[in-house]
Amino acid sequence: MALKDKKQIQKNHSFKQSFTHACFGIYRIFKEERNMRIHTSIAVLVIFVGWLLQITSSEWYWVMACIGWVFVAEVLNTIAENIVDLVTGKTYSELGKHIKDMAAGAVLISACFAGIIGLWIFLPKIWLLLIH
Ligand SMILES: Nc1ncnc2c1ncn2[C@@H]1O[C@H](COP(=O)(O)OP(=O)(O)OP(=O)(O)O)[C@@H](O)[C@H]1O
Repeated sequence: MALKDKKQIQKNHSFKQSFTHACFGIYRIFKEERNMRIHTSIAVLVIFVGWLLQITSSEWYWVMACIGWVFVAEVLNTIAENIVDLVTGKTYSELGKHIKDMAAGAVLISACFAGIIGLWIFLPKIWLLLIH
């Protein structure tokens, strides 16, 4: 069983093992990154509101794409943070700070664009509900 091979450093030898390690990576991100849990809560809320407002299939496409790219940006941010911690040994490094700040900036940019697209889709529908 892949997760029991705690000291494995050789390549995965089956799809199941690759999949298990990938799932473990996702689990660690959820466990360690508060922001990932916040993104997930927002994603669940957005999906619920999308279902309530019966958005169209092309709007679902944009909503799911936005959710996906914010998640991927957060995963890449976490990878950058871990690499900086690994390389610096958690000691202060000006370059390490720049890398972490830039990675966090990438998440912020993706979240802002996702927010704009979300408002674009949902605001007119909410507005219509409010005025009727
Ligand atoms: N080794 C370091 N050297 C210099 N600055 C650092 C270092 N580690 C962290 N920092 C600074 O502290 C901030 C927070 O770092 P941390 O690793 O806690 O990220 P985080 O709180 O998990 O970030 P995020 O909220 O983006 O997930 C970084 O954005 C950076 O400015």
